[in-house]
Amino acid sequence: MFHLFSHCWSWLQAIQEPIRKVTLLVLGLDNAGKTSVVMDLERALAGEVLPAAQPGQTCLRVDRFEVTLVDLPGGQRSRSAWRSHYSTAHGLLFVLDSSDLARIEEARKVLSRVLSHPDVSGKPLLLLANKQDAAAALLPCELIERLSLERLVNENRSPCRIEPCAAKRGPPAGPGRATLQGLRWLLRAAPAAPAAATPPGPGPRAARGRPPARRWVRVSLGACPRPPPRPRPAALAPTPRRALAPAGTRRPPRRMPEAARGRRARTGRCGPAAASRPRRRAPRAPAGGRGR
Ligand SMILES: Nc1nc2c(ncn2[C@@H]2O[C@H](COP(=O)(O)OP(=O)(O)OP(=O)(O)O)[C@@H](O)[C@H]2O)c(=O)[nH]1
Ligand SMILES: [Mg+2]
Repeated sequence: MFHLFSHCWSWLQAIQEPIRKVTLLVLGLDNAGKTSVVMDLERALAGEVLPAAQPGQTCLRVDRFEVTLVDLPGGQRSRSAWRSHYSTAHGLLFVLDSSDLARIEEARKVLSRVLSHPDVSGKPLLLLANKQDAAAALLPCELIERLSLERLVNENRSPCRIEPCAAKRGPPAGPGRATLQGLRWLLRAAPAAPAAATPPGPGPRAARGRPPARRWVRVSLGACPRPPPRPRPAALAPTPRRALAPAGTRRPPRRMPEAARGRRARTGRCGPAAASRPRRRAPRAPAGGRGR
């Protein structure tokens, strides 16, 4: 009864909450899959797509949020235009091509530059480790290492969560649960006003060049799937045992135990069937004969 009452109370509170407008920037290198991720989300929330104010923007209704996703081109020349959007953003959705190992370092530098901007520091970051369907894709836990993510977000005091996804090859129903869960986390973590994200204290500029005084945030890992089984190279494939024994080192044939040999001589039979044949018991003494 108490549970029912508390559920009703929280439901009433939820529907009374005003709808919040949140702007999220979708950033990442070119070819990372930003537009694919946005399209994937649009497919998943098909009934909740609202008319967008400008081209390149997507408006969605997620729970009690009215979300504007601003998909910015990731080419090197376009990145300088990102800055003009920082002040209006409540949070960031950074898409990473997890299979493009040659560009991980470039992605790290770009992410570091974005997070250290004074208009971004302190705002929440959802990192989508995209293209997990590719054989060479790094897992989120491997990406945390490669990007020095924990240090990066601690230095800039940005709450961060990382989720694996495959925007292009996801299930036909839409993005994996992880992408939507990540989006919901980002919305909850977003500050009420885009300008009020940076917490009080020395800013990232002042803190630059020395380690952070304490751990500000931890990277929260979504679902970290197990690495898919990689095909074994032929050199490591198990070799049949017989081929391992070089000529001349073969075991000598096992000698038949003395008892079995004697039995074969007596019965004319051999082999395991004969060896395991139960021995004929000695005839029992007639009942009542014992103790006499
Ligand atoms: N295998 C695979 N390919 C993907 C995935 N997501 C996107 N792609 C492919 O990656 C390429 C780039 O995708 P886009 O979504 O256009 O990338 P973008 O980040 O928007 O690129 P720019 O707009 O140029 O910055 C396309 O060929 C997509 O089909 C994925 O999850 N798996
Ligand atoms: Mg694009």
